[in-house]
Amino acid sequence: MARYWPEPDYKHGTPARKGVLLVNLGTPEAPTAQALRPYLKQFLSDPRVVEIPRALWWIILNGIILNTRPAKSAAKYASVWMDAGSPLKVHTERQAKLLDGYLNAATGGDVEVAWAMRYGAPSIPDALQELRARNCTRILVVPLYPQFAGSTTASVMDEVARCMLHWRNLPEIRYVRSFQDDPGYIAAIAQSVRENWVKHGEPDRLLMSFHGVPRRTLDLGDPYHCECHKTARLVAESLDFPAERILVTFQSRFGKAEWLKPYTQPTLEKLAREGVKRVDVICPGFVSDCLETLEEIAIECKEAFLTHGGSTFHYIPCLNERHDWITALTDLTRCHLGNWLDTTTDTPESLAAARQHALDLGAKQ
Ligand SMILES: C=CC1=C(C)c2cc3[nH]c(cc4nc(cc5[nH]c(cc1n2)c(C)c5CCC(=O)O)C(CCC(=O)O)=C4C)c(C)c3C=C
Ligand SMILES: [Fe+2]
Ligand SMILES: [Fe+2]
Repeated sequence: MARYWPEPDYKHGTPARKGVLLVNLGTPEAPTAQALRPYLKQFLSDPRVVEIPRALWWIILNGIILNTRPAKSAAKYASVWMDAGSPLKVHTERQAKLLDGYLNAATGGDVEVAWAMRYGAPSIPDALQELRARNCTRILVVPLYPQFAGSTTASVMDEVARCMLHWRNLPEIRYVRSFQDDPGYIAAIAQSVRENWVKHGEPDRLLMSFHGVPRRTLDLGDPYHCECHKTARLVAESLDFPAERILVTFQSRFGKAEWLKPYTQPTLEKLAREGVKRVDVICPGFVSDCLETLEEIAIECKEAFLTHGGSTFHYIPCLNERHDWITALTDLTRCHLGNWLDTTTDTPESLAAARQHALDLGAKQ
């Protein structure tokens, strides 16, 4: 494992800074089987993601999954790849740049913003190291998952802790644990839906699809399911749309075990068979469009709904670079930076004066 020495950890005598680290899930470097393999290997080797005995999982992962899934997933990635790269990475980088601008306009240029991917690049250790090199002694980590799950949020926390195992002089660390009920986030989602309805009219059903997790994790106390339902309820209340025309479903099932139900695609097929003609789908659990929204929902699920008798399917995009969302993210970040923003900022002059004072005291003794 990489070690982040030699010391000194921080540049003494230069102003201490505050850092914000945005983290998203991660994505392959290219839409090819070759690039998918190391990405999937890192992702699916995380014990937070697959919670079955290691020895058994090692055999399944290396013997079956890594021989079959990379090519299949690569073809899906290829269908949504952007000129600038993987959608998840492109949007996360843009969000970080925008947050940097919004936040520093609001705080007087006091905060360094970096971004990282939990799996793949840029890695969390590299981004934290970068913030340390910029002399950030206080770092707020913001996993870009509105709802907390052991498999996502906790895994980011693990990785931050793991990488600091190798440092001596540690920064202060804060986390945004989840923001499933944040008023700005909820309002931005509701507004994105309303804007779609102004253009296209209201649907017969509004379906809110969240990424699934194994059902077992709910039984073991993972709050993810409840947080998804809370987000859905708040978005529904804010839209003032009849409750009986709103559905909450879970997508992206992986493996044979039971996951959170109802499943997105079978629900859409059932609706179509029952005669529902138009559905709109939003994915409030993703703040950036990615494979799971652009391919699984906007392509695969759309096709399933239409071939089972539906006639109109609108996928409403994620928040991505929306102004109201970046404003909400700025507020959320400022709120968690909290008293760190109130402390007087060191300047080279104030530090030089403090050092001189210490030398003077030493000389007197
Ligand atoms: C939004 C939260 C997410 C949760 C919770 C989550 C759980 C979870 N995911 C897998 C397996 C896979 N997920 C994959 C892609 C993927 N997952 C999320 C988010 C959550 N996952 C995102 C944003 C993405 C898209 C990444 C991108 O590059 O666009 C994949 C990889 C693609 C594929 O081969 O299908 C896998 C695998 C598990 C097992 C799990 C919970 C236990
Ligand atoms: Fe996933
Ligand atoms: Fe998927």
